[in-house]
Amino acid sequence: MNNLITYKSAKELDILSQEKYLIPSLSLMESAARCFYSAIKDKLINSKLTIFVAGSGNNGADSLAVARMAYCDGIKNINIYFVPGHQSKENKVQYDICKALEIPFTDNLDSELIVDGLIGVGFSGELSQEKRNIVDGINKANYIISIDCPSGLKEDGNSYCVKANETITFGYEKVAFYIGSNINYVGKITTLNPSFPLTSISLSDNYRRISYSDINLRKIDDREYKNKKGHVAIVGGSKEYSGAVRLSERAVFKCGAGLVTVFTSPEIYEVVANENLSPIVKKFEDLQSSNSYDSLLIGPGLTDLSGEEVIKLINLFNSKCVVVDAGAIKLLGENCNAISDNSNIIITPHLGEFRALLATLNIDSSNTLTSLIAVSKALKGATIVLKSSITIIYQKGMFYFLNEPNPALGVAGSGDVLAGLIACLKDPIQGVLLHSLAGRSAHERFGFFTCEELIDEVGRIR
Ligand SMILES: NC(=O)C1=CN([C@@H]2O[C@H](COP(=O)(O)OP(=O)(O)OC[C@H]3O[C@@H](n4cnc5c(N)ncnc54)[C@H](O)[C@@H]3O)[C@@H](O)[C@H]2O)[C@@H](O)CC1
Ligand SMILES: Nc1ncnc2c1ncn2[C@@H]1O[C@H](COP(=O)(O)OP(=O)(O)O)[C@@H](O)[C@H]1O
Repeated sequence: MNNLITYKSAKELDILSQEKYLIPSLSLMESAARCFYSAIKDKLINSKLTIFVAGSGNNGADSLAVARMAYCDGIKNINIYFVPGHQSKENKVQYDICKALEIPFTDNLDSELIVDGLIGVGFSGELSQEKRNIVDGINKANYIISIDCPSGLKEDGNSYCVKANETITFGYEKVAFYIGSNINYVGKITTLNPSFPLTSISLSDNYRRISYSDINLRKIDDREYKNKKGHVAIVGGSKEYSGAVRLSERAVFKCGAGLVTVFTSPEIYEVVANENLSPIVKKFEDLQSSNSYDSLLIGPGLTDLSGEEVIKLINLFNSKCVVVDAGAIKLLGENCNAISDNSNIIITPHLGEFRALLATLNIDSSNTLTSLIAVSKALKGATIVLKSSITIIYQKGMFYFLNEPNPALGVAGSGDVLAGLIACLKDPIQGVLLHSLAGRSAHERFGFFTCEELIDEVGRIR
């Protein structure tokens, strides 16, 4: 897992480095610029003309410092595009050095390569029209390398910003990279540490980027019998969506459970019971107690139960793991007050389901992270798995981000598989990672795949 930080924490890290660890600001900046310069030197050498865009804050100061290093290193085909404003102390120092060295300044942004130091983590509010025009000018370049973050990248995701090919960021990756569609503006990410005392801080406790190296599945013992490998109850299915519960059920088995009982609509009972040989199949009304089960998955293909009936079943499992997916998610909003306090719900909405839930709960949707916190609170502390090409898991005050784009996973039933994996593992992070890894592996094996093939891949990996 890698820490991610907010802009506020990035600034606190800067202050902490200076005030607690006595590293002078200009020394941090020199070190940041040196690392940055080494990382881009080859591109500067090979570019006919590079323009360093510099705003008036410390992000601009970094850009000026890198330009100066390049210039002093003999790279003369560079220009500085300076955007005046309220100048930081460090910016004035770097600006004066560049002027003294007679590095050429320009008011023209035409260039194949641009180093973007207009605004970094000091950005707040909205960009002025003047800065939007500069952003538009920067975005015409063939290749853009942003310092710390693309200028104008907002933490709530609705950004008017530089579209970088690369972002070289200091200390930690920024949470903003993974919000909304921001990732499309960040390009390739490199993290450099200019000499921040990273291990001694606890600023970034709430945000993590997870990756396949975090997979840590419970080992199934050679002598485990079926009743020890877990028994998952699945509630779902309707005449319209008869496949969803079956996909979830197969995913649960392939994930290592020993027993699955499917509770489904009387309308499709025969189909589910006759076509699936492994699970026990019953009707909705037969689920009266949670005693025999380790976890509940409710919602795949579900259309025939009322909100009250869904909450009643969720509360029946109140001390156990409950995964609420698809058809059951939309029923939660209107009935959230009836969810018992000691419930242990994991909800798995895609973006559309999440937006609908926000509307029902009357929660402001403008900031993804704060809306996740508000939904969790409204649903008695529920864990939320917000699915998209970047999946965000909000659990007990922590945010986990998985950025493994794979268009092959966007296929009918993929969410039913994921919900099954989470219910079987009783762990949203491990479920999301296993689903994604199986998706990657299935993509390599089959190209675009069906969910049956995805499920087989789960079994191979598990
Ligand atoms: N904290 C750190 O991690 C370190 C920071 N450094 C650099 O310093 C940057 C942070 O510097 P600052 O705190 O001076 O901030 P920035 O330089 O990122 O931003 C401040 C500037 O942006 C302008 N600005 C902010 N919001 C705006 C808006 N809505 N519309 C138009 N203009 C706006 C301000 O007027 C000001 O000129 C980092 O991104 C990084 O590049 C490095 O020098 C190394 C250490
Ligand atoms: N481009 C993509 N990159 C990575 N993961 C994706 C992509 N598209 C979809 N997914 C994943 O596939 C799953 C789709 O779930 P969902 O929308 O509920 O599908 P369904 O309703 O068909 O079961 C989610 O886990 C989502 O994160």
